[in-house]
Amino acid sequence: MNDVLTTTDLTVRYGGNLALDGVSLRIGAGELVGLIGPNGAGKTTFIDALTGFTRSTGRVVLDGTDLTRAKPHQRARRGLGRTWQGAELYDDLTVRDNLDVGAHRPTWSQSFRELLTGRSAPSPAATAAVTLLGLDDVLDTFPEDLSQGQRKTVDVARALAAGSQVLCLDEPAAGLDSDESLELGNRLRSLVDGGTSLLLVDHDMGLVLGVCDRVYVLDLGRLIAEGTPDEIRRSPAVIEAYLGEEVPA
Ligand SMILES: Nc1ncnc2c1ncn2[C@@H]1O[C@H](COP(=O)(O)OP(=O)(O)OP(=O)(O)O)[C@@H](O)[C@H]1O
Repeated sequence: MNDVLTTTDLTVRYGGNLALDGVSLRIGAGELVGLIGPNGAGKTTFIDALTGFTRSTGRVVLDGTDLTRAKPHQRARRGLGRTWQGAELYDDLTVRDNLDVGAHRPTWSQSFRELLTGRSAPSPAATAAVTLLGLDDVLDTFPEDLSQGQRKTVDVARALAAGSQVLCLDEPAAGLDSDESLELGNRLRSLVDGGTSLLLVDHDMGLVLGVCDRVYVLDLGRLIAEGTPDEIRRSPAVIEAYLGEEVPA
């Protein structure tokens, strides 16, 4: 499988705290990769460094382009997207308008047409995200009328609508019950089957070990393991640092 994203020795220091210590990771095209670890292990810091929201050393390459020095908006435009822990939707906007906010970079001619008609055409990426994530029926619904699982799915779609090739998801299953989490996992699988590459950070081990192709494990800023979900379930280092006991398949 071709790598679409690689990091080499990604390192972040917050004062004297080495929050991320030389993390080298790769994501293949159309691959769902998990990143897990105890609280404070550096998972969000890794996403922040990867997407340019915190200062780091090391190297980030997306689809052959070195983004190490790129600003966050430049990385996003190149196709490196993210969601935020605990992000909220815009409550006064329909799902369609929430997606538009994430997506919209119209051309001049589109802008002119929108001014005349008062309507915006959805981007191809937004249309694809809606279909793959099964949101067609709720496009005109307001967030308060959605289930918690649907709201999380819209948040993922909003990030995808910007045209992400690789999307980093920071705890998308937080606050979901096990059925909703399972449903979200199925949606994420549809996305990768459609060609998007995903990095999934979550504490829901059932979700991460159930849907990911490969999983990396962070502890105290360092990678301590990488492997298939089965290998991670059985890894003594991971059991000691994080899982406590083997997670049943
Ligand atoms: N903006 C910041 N300034 C200073 N220290 C920070 C900052 N953000 C994170 N840290 C520290 O960096 C380390 C890694 O934190 P991070 O939030 O990345 O961990 P995490 O694995 O995402 O944790 P959690 O599972 O609780 O979300 C922690 O020691 C944390 O206190």
